[in-house]
Amino acid sequence: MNSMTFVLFGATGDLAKRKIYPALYNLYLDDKLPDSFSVIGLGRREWTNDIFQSSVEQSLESFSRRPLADSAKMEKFLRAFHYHALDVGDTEGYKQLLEVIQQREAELNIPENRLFYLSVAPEFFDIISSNIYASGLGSTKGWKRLIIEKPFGHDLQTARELNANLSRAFEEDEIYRIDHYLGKPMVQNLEALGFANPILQALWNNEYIANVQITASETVGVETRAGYYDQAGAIRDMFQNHMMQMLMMTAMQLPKRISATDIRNEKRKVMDALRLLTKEDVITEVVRGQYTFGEIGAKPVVGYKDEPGIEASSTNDTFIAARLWIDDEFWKDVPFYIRTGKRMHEKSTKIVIEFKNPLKDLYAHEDKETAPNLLVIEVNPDSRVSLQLNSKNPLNDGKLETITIDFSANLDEVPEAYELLIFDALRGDATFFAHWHEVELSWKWVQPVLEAFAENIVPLHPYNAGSMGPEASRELLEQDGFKWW
Ligand SMILES: NC(=O)C1=CN([C@@H]2O[C@H](COP(=O)(O)OP(=O)(O)OC[C@H]3O[C@@H](n4cnc5c(N)ncnc54)[C@H](OP(=O)(O)O)[C@@H]3O)[C@@H](O)[C@H]2O)C=CC1
Ligand SMILES: O=C1O[C@H](COP(=O)(O)O)[C@@H](O)[C@H](O)[C@H]1O
Repeated sequence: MNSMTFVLFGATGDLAKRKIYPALYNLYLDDKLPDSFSVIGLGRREWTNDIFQSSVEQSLESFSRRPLADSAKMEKFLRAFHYHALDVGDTEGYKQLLEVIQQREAELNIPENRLFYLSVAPEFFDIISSNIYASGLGSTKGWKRLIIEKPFGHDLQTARELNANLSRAFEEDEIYRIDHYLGKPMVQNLEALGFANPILQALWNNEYIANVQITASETVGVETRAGYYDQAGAIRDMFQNHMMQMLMMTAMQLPKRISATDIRNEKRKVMDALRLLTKEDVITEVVRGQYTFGEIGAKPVVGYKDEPGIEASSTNDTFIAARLWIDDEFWKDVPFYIRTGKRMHEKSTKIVIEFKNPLKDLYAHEDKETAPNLLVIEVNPDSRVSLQLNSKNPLNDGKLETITIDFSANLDEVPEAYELLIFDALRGDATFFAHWHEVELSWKWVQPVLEAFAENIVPLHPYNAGSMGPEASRELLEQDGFKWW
């Protein structure tokens, strides 16, 4: 891997401490960082290098899942971290930053390979990329890359504006849009599951699949993010990005080659074929919900409107369920049901493929229907793949029962999403980053939903904290003769 400089905007912030430093540290322990590796941390705080390095060390003590290395090894890691105070609006400051980076590049005798990581609030994305361009920071003799956090825009138009601005400073293949769900090992495994198993590949279409269900339920509420979440809602916070990416990864077809370009092309085809809604369709195809008081793990919790920082009049969505259709030859007539929400019964992200069941009445004479075969891919918190089949139980008078074949490996020790994604960005592999086409097409599907919510033409269904969402979500599937698994 090429030697390089990792320029981190937001180096004093929460994401850097909780995710980025532990990820870099684990890569270091696994010898996956380049030999000459330099981190320039940026923030407004007037920190020295020593303060910065202690803060990185503290974050490892708090958040690394690996034991800390001996002091010599740790010291070598921390020596790579240098701090520079910079207000992102200070145009002159970027010129000084360029000098700092050039000086480090000269000291370490490394090429001008620069990775800019924007771990700051989204309102700064534009100004930082413009200043990188204007100051000459981006005119390197090596490569340059930009890692950008979510949210990518607030709606279709703002996403397009942001992209146009970023494109002035960076080419599309230099932009790495993080969607941490794409870094989850089980989401990455979807590619291998479908492609490396001829059995599954043969069944991966509308001849055999009755419906696909993608769920991301959370037990947490709005937490301390009222200001952000009340503007975003479940639709922007989870649906437009993470849920849509899981849809693409599940529905894409086998490319001729496994490369970033080919996989992203296949994902784009899914999005091109996704049936768009009108605002009126949203009334029948989308369920909007907001949690009220209830119990999570036998503890009472307040409703959304009573959360600190939330107005009693808020109509924000904390739950969304939707029925989507992909109008191509593979998925025609197969509904994709997607739901996500806060303060639900359990923390669980999973993808369930329900197979058609033409034999369901075969055992009718025994007064029994066979259950459908299900392929369940558990993404979070467990990493597991299982297949539900029907089988006679000799210990129970040969009665037909469902059995589950669990063919997952123990994935407890697998790297975290940020580790995998940062490693990919360092070596220039964009496979598991969101391409602009995917982001734009996803906003296109979401846009009429945002408008229907804003105009309040869709009911806002209350649901008790600790439940699996409003009754209307169950009814959405019942209309088609299905149920959530
Ligand atoms: N935290 C998380 O778990 C997640 C965060 N994200 C995204 O990551 C990004 C960062 O989030 P998070 O770390 O939580 O935010 P924080 O508020 O914790 O940190 C913000 C960072 O931005 C810096 N900053 C703020 N204003 C300026 C300025 N004018 N000039 C220079 N630096 C500035 C702060 O440094 P200083 O105060 O020293 O100026 C700080 O380092 C956001 O886009 C967020 O949406 C995405 C997923 C999860
Ligand atoms: O991006 C986000 O994701 C988390 C859920 O992530 P997970 O890895 O714990 O499943 C969500 O809580 C948060 O609101 C959202 O911004």
